[in-house]
Amino acid sequence: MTAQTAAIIGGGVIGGGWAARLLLMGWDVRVFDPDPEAARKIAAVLDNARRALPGLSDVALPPEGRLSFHNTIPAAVADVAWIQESVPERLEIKHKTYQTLQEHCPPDAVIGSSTSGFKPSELQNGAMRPEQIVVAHPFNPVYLLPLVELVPSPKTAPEITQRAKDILTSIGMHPLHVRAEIDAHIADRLLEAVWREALWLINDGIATTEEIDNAIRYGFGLRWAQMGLFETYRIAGGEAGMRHFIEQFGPCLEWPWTKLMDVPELTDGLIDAVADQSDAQSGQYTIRALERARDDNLVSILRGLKAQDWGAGKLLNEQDRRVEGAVKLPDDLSAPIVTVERAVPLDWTDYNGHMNEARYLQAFGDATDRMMLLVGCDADYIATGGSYFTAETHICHLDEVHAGALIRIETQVLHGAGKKMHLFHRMFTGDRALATGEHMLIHVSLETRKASEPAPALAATLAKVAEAHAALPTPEGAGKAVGVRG
Ligand SMILES: NC(=O)C1=CN([C@@H]2O[C@H](COP(=O)(O)OP(=O)(O)OC[C@H]3O[C@@H](n4cnc5c(N)ncnc54)[C@H](O)[C@@H]3O)[C@@H](O)[C@H]2O)C=CC1
Ligand SMILES: C[N+](C)(C)CC(=O)CC(=O)[O-]
Repeated sequence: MTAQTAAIIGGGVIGGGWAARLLLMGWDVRVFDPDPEAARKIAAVLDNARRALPGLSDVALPPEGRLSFHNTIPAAVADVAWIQESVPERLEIKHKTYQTLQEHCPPDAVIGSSTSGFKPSELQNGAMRPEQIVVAHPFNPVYLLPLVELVPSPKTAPEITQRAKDILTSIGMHPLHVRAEIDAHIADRLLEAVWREALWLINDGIATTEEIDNAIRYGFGLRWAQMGLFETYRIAGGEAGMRHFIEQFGPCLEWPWTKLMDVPELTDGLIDAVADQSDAQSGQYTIRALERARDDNLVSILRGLKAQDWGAGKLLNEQDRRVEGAVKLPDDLSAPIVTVERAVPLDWTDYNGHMNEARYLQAFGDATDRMMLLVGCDADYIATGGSYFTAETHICHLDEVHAGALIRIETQVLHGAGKKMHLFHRMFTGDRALATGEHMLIHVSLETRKASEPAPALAATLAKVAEAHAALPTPEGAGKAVGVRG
């Protein structure tokens, strides 16, 4: 991915999140925000994002882009490819912002608006070039949640919508093309319905903020994260599926179970009840502490979905493949081969605040998998019935490493002939050595589950690497038994 430049107009909760995602995906970012505290606030969001986002990826992200702050809109928007407007949700502020920025920005730049509820045609009213404006509505935290509702109006140029889709996909987001513009798009309509009903439950003294949150997080919230509403209800209909579900629960709509047709009046009493209950529920935490807890949980959920290759996890796997490009054995075999390059994920750290010992084995296991792939033991080969099993492993821990740090594993083939593949992995962060892992693998037949000779092509590739690596010095620690160092 080549470095491109984006302008963020309004660097609050959402603008800060956009800035963090773009920077960590390699974009240069220019910010305009009249708030003198904007730089400090964005630095705090960026700290959280650096801790959480890179580790979502199983491959290294591009180098972080450059962040700069500008005192005027013209200085921020000159020569940029993307402008994300995230000023307060007030139409007159948004209109004024478009007027200034369109006088100074490239006419082919995408102008995305973070608006939660305005239709693109409302934003475009009075604009110099309405065709340049599209709603790009993200979800908080923008650096972790992939959804962005992309809403063009009939006046938005199709090439702007297409470019917006391409750029959003390239920074790991899922652009959901909302084909008809409506107030609050798709997701905020749904959120608003739940929010309204929750306010009624408090207004009527039925439940507290905490009880409502528990009703969500112990139950359907977990289902929604992976299957949404319709797939979940399809299963709830049993073997007869959706038709049976509607037959059984359709009448409830008319009883009715909800009060959605009415909006609760936001009286002082209701506001006090919601705010006081929320303080009682979570007032012992700072907002920054809650943000970190939220990010830790989201990273764990997203990485779990990645392992299942499902929903948002599938999207993350696709993004990894895009960022990584083609995987092949290097032409130059005169040095150990880089088999892993990635950031330490939040869920790899433990009660000691550093990467847990089990994750060293996981990272070395990933390095071994990559080495197998590079010598030709790929999915097609494994489907023919041959593979490698690890027979012995020896890990030396040399130094600690923390969440978000970039780790690199370099692999040397110590022996690669017949049934044996003997690997030596060294793990680094920058120049600092973190661990070594020595692994003996045996080629097996997946049918007999016993040692077997590898296919000739695989054996030849492995032998070529082993021969080249034989010229390298024997790594310090190779063949060492467990003992006290020093
Ligand atoms: N907070 C949320 O959960 C979400 C908000 N949004 C949308 O994002 C937009 C921004 O909302 P937030 O970030 O929550 O608000 P915010 O209040 O956190 O940030 C707004 C920022 O805009 C700055 N600002 C004010 N006037 C400005 C101007 N004329 N030019 C440039 N900057 C200006 C403020 O100093 C502030 O830093 C809104 O349209 C909102 O609907 C979208 C998704 C979620
Ligand atoms: C409350 N909200 C309408 C500003 C929410 C959003 O727009 C999206 C989100 O992050 O929930």
